[in-house]
Amino acid sequence: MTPDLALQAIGWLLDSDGQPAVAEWREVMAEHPEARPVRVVEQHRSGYVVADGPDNSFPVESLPEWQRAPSYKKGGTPPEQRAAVGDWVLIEDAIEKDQIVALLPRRSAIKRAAAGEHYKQQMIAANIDTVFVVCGLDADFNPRRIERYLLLIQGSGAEPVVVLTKADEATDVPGSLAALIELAAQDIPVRAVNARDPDSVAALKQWLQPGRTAVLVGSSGAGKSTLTNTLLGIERMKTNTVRESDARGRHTTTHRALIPLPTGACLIDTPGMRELKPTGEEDIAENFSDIEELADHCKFRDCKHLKEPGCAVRTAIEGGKLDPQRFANYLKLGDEVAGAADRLAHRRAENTDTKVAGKAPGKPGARAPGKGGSPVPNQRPHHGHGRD
Ligand SMILES: Nc1nc2c(ncn2[C@@H]2O[C@H](COP(=O)(O)OP(=O)(O)OP(=O)(O)O)[C@@H](O)[C@H]2O)c(=O)[nH]1
Ligand SMILES: [Zn+2]
Repeated sequence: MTPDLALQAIGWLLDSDGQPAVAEWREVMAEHPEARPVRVVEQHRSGYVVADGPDNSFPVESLPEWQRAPSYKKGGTPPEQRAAVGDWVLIEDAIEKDQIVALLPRRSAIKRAAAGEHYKQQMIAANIDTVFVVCGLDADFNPRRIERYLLLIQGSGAEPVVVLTKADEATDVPGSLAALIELAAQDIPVRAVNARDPDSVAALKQWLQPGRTAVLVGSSGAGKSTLTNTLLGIERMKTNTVRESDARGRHTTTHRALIPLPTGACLIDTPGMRELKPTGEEDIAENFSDIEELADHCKFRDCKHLKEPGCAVRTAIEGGKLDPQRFANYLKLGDEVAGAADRLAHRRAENTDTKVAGKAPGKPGARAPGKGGSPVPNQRPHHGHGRD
């Protein structure tokens, strides 16, 4: 395999002239003529493991500024500006370990808020084309969890695709699809599959073209490993088996972060998407445009949709046109986004030079549904929510 082909097998994009397909990549590469691109497959406290092909990964030295503790203070590098799994970095040969010299601009970035006292963002994966949100059509089936995943993917630059597994054992596939009708209305693809059956899983192949990178997210038991195995065509990831130990008593890695597929696409497997906290940058209106449109017709502009007269949202719920659980999730996720947005604004205010005190920090792209003071008559013709 030539070096170029090896890189392409893990998602590197070349144009028809054999040049890096992303203009911003070419610019950064021109600044480092001695360096070569590699993809981050593991991120550790001490450094990174990168790959230059499907079968070759090795540790490298971080950029010096990434070796200091992540910081939002002036001059510091916040965690989301350091390389994460899926990132492309440039490395230069060094005597011991190769050294990262630059991070190539991201085509997409999936982030979440980190748990903990202080507001912090965490990069989950970079340069992802497709996020498969995997959910079983069994007791695991949960439209609310799917909505939560979709909220975090929104704005990342990656395309979400909802994959409902265990269609072969489900009793009411049409009923489950109907519960996700609002997603279809938002042009989010939804596919029901038997994850064990290659013919069924072929329904996903349009998102697995050569050069594409996909990630599977979903709760434990949803079928992510099963899907991966079927896409690979071999029993690769050991489902529900205990890890063996190697001669030195350490766990052998049966797990690989970057998995090239026979289709020419690659999968990134990251545990990072298990717990999903909004960053505060999400726009709840985008994922719940159906509810936002209804709210435009409420009598009061700041209608909380509880007991106010002339509430279009409650009318829709009572008329069976809006799922009350979807509405409850809208409120819950909206509160979470608003809370995170407050903490984000606070952090930004802290970092803003005190000389410009008095200037409010930039308003994050989040808004709490139904929050606000006394009811104000609804005069807006439209919300006009679009991507920033
Ligand atoms: N019949 C059927 N069984 C499935 C399907 N998808 C997954 N399963 C089964 O469901 C169980 C859990 O699937 P896994 O692939 O291990 O789930 P996972 O998402 O990888 O789970 P974690 O590794 O814990 O995150 C396994 O016994 C699979 O064989 C499907 O489409 N049909
Ligand atoms: Zn209302």
